[in-house]
Amino acid sequence: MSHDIRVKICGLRTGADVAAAASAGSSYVGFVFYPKSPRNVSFQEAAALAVDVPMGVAKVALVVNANDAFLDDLTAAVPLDMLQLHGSETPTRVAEVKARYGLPVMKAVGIADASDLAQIDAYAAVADQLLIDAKPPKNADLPGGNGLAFDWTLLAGRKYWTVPWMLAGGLTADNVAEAVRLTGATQVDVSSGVEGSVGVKDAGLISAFLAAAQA
Ligand SMILES: O=C(O)c1ccccc1NCC(=O)[C@H](O)[C@H](O)COP(=O)(O)O
Repeated sequence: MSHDIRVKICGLRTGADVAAAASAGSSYVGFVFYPKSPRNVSFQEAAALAVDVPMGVAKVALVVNANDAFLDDLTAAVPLDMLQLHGSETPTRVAEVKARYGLPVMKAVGIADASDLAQIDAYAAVADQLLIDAKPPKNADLPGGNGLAFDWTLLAGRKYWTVPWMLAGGLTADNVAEAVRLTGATQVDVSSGVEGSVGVKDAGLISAFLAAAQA
């Protein structure tokens, strides 16, 4: 039986990445605007990539603690369908960004243990979507995209928030079906798990991930 799981492939950097994600059936493609990331793209690169994203596939810009000047330039340069806030933005900042840019906002929330779940309701009150991701280790260079999973059973019985949400963190073609089964997620996000080497997407892995997520 096939399930209607919506998939976001994050950290695309080339036209081939966009084509692979779109042809495999992704619902969202993510572009990372964070210079320290191996997946970082410039505004110009993202604008060129956006041209080839088919209608119906949402273009998501991932930013980390971005200020208004950065977001002003980003939203002027790149046609976007959603902003993903992946830093330590407060609920107040999420609401400000949503009001200023008129784009749907997805807030990433990092989970390591049960105590991290408490913050989710405050973000659900202001964001359009939530990305429930693994909390990065303290010494991590990146606030996301680390290929780490969290204990999915923490979400069992807690799957209904007031806004749509995506599961992320260490997902691969081998584990995504189990992650969906345990959490009840209807949307999933992946970056490292569809890469052949760090920052380099693999079309075969993207296709396998979509097939496994929707199987
Ligand atoms: O992917 C990055 O390089 C990145 C950099 C800075 C902040 C967030 C980043 N990625 C976040 C994502 O949306 C990832 O898809 C999500 O954390 C899951 O990543 P992975 O565990 O590698 O699948």
